Amino acid sequence: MEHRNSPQASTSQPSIHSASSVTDIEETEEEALCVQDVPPRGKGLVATRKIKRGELLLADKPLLILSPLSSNSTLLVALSRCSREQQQHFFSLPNSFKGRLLPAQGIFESNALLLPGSNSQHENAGVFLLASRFNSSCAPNVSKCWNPALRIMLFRTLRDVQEGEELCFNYCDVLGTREQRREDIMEERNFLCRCTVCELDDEQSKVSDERRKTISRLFDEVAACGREPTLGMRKIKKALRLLQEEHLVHYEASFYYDAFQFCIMVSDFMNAKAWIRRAWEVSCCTSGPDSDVARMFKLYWANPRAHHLAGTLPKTILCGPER
Ligand SMILES: C[S@@+](CC[C@H](N)C(=O)[O-])C[C@H]1O[C@@H](n2cnc3c(N)ncnc32)[C@H](O)[C@@H]1O
Repeated sequence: MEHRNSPQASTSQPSIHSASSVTDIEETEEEALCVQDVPPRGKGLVATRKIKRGELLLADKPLLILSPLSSNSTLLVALSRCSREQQQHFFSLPNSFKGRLLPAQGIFESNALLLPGSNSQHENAGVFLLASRFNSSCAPNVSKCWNPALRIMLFRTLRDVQEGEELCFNYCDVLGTREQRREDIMEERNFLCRCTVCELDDEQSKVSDERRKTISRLFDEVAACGREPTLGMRKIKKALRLLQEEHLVHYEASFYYDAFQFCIMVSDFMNAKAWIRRAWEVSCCTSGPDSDVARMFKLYWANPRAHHLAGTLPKTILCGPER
């Protein structure tokens, strides 16, 4: 099975909401979010209205783009090229490395986001002024995607969001247990994660940890079901149910794509189309409608027979997605 880890039985028009131009982005940004106090996480970004799944919330340009390993003096040189207002803004950002690193470097380490794909040999990191207010959540409702051509980071909602809800993406991998996730964030960012999932009481946290462990296991088990599509589909349905219970939308596309592959292997093209449509919808939220992965899913939605696994197993009918 080919996995797509990056990142809705009808074939009618999709229900993805996205801004289509820079003007749309600016209008959306103005009205969709604002900075507020969100104790115990300091300041954070909060929805000022209902936001539909897949909406482009923010397109933010980095103030600085540097190597993630930049020294304090490199940072000071880069900051000397910024306006006084930008420098003040930079130094007002939180620093979770106080006493461990010099101030500019501590702020950089606390706020910089990796910019994948901007340079394959030397990875870069960017500091964003508004986007630096996004806190981390282990059940994120926002995805981020760096556009190297436009040099902007695009932030989209992964699910419908209510007015007043905090908007968060995940700083670390979220499939580990609470203990593992907290260790990862402590090691990388030097703070204790106090997102809503990590703040569950011990009993609820145990249930959540078990679900996440099972989802991780199911990724491997589904991949090993190459010649057993019926068993594979059962495991996919279980994984999708657990992902919904944990509000982990961005892993859904991988399982939808696996379900699509099982269906096309047995020439069940109707269900295959329904699954790949779901994969496409999720990829529009996680990576954007113009991303390579979303384009590939859309092509298979239009022509599932184009996939190299089509018809490689005896014909049968499997099942389509729920909802
Ligand atoms: C990029 S900033 C996010 C905005 C920040 N809360 C502020 O007040 O501007 C990262 C810092 O926010 C805090 N933070 C982010 N996510 C958190 C979480 N899940 N739990 C606790 N603190 C968090 C930590 O202090 C971290 O160093």
